[in-house]
Amino acid sequence: MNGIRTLLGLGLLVSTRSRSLHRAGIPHQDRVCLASSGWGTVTPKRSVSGPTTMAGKPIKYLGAEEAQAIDEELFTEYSFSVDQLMELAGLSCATAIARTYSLQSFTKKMPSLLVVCGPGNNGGDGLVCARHLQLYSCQPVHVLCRQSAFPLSSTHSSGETQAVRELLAGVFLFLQPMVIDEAYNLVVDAIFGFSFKGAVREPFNSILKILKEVTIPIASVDIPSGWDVEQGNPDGIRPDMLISLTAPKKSAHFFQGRYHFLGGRFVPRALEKKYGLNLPEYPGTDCVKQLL
Ligand SMILES: NC(=O)C1=CN([C@@H]2O[C@H](COP(=O)(O)OP(=O)(O)OC[C@H]3O[C@@H](n4cnc5c(N)ncnc54)[C@H](O)[C@@H]3O)[C@@H](O)[C@H]2O)[C@@H](O)CC1
Ligand SMILES: [K+]
Repeated sequence: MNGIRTLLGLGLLVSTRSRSLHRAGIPHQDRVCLASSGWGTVTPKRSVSGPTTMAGKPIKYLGAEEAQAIDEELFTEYSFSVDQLMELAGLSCATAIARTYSLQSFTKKMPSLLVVCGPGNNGGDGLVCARHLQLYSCQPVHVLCRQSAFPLSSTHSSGETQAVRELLAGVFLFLQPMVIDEAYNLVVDAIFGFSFKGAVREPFNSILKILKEVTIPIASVDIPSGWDVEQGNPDGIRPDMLISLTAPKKSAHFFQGRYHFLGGRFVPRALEKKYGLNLPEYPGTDCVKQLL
């Protein structure tokens, strides 16, 4: 009962933002139609040896420094803009999620998905992902990000996007795990990616504690937030899905969820060769490749 009351509270908060949603061009009335869920308990399984390419070579799992070096090179040597890469990364995440969790089978009609975005580019990927999920008819998508600390948010969630942007600390901390379980079908974790370091600072520490307790599936963008990029985090969140971007990071060896995808099909062949990435072939024109 308390959960429902709190949810109604959230609904109120959301509706107070309807003007900004209108400005973003998103119809307020859209809702998701649902049937059955099909999500069960996550079966723990550790990938002992990583996936291989068609030629049998192991796909390279990147350390933090190497991930950052590739990132840098994409911008400098290959002149990508952050927007370009983010758009492709976010599209990959939305595609993997929509393919895996048949959106029309969601059992909770409203709200539908919760996308939690952090202060860096991982959060930007989350915003783009939210926009594409909406274009895939998954509505409403609630996006929680710290608006003031995230200048990219207006760019990546504007236009045809509806992003219910609330102050992360203010709203999320008010949500209890049970309320999230009751209200949403899936959480997209886009809080931290490969630049995360050290002990988690507030408000993110409290947010991750809440996410650790939710029982609905979590889909993590690039790296499960709060995990060390290389060592993982045995006490951290346990996502059901991981969408590695560009190439998996070393922490993906500790992923025990059901679905592992590779996305971000933008790595030039020469760069792939230089870093010995051994990326798998993407099927046809797909922007994602399922690894697990
Ligand atoms: N190939 C690439 O390089 C691409 C990277 N992209 C995304 O960019 C991400 C990396 O983005 P960024 O470098 O902006 O970094 P992140 O998004 O990983 O996070 C950096 C932010 O987290 C904060 N932070 C770090 N450690 C913290 C801690 N312990 N407690 C609290 N806050 C902490 C930092 O102050 C900074 O604001 C990737 O994981 C991926 O999602 C994609 O957008 C596209 C392609
Ligand atoms: K993440």
